[in-house]
Amino acid sequence: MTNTQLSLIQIDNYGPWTVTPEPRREMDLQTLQSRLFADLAQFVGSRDGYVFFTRFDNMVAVTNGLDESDHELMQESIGNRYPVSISLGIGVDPSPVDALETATTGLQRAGSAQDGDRREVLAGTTLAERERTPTDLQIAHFDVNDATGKYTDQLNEFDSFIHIEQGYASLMRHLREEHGALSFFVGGDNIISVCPEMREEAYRSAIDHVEGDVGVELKVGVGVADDVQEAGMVAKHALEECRHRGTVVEIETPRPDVELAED
Ligand SMILES: Nc1nc2c(ncn2[C@@H]2O[C@H](COP(=O)(O)OP(=O)(O)OP(=O)(O)O)[C@@H](O)[C@H]2O)c(=O)[nH]1
Repeated sequence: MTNTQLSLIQIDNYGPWTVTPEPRREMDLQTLQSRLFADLAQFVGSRDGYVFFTRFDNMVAVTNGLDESDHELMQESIGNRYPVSISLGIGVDPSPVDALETATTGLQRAGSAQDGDRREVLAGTTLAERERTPTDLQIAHFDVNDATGKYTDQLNEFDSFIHIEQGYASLMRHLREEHGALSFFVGGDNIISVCPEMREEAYRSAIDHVEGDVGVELKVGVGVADDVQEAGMVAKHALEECRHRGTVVEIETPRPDVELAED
């Protein structure tokens, strides 16, 4: 069974800051947001986690393997180097969306995102080391079939982007509603989904749904492991296996003795 630890990263009081004492230059805000994301990706990535930029003022991190002191250090390091601070909510659950709900509730209880007094909150508890198992994370790496031939080499960048974004919107909604999985666009034609335990049939039907809905053809490699970095890497290898075999779904576990539970 999966057990996903998610951390919601929220910039404290960011809305008011962006317009105080008057609206700040947009490219300065974009620079701050992308540098903050890069720093968080480096910090969390070096501890075998993943961060997704989502809306930039709020980001979602998969943090299995990071404990409370790692989260405190993240807050301290950002607070020391940026004009803004971050609050963190942590949730652990077999269902990714339920883990995010727990993480979110912890922050919302502490106050509003635009509350000047709510700063550097750390809410929630992490998964204890002894509770970790080799199937805690199921990560799906989706990729559009021949995006280069169909879009990049044929259409202007904006029209290519519309196709890719429509595929993403259709997939993220389907996986969220049917399975409580969380999907994140990571650039190019790639989407990474943090999934509960799902079988091949569920991935196949998600791919069919997106093709029927918006005409975008996907394939997916799925990896299972005890941290997101390993599960994500296994998923990338599984995706290469799809390319090699001409299949649309490949699921790989890191060790032959690790099997997924039967439905
Ligand atoms: N974030 C991320 N982006 C990738 C990765 N691999 C490829 N990309 C991006 O995806 C774009 C398209 O590359 P591919 O998916 O390999 O090319 P394709 O034309 O769709 O070909 P097939 O996937 O083989 O059907 C590249 O230009 C990159 O921007 C990856 O592992 N992670």
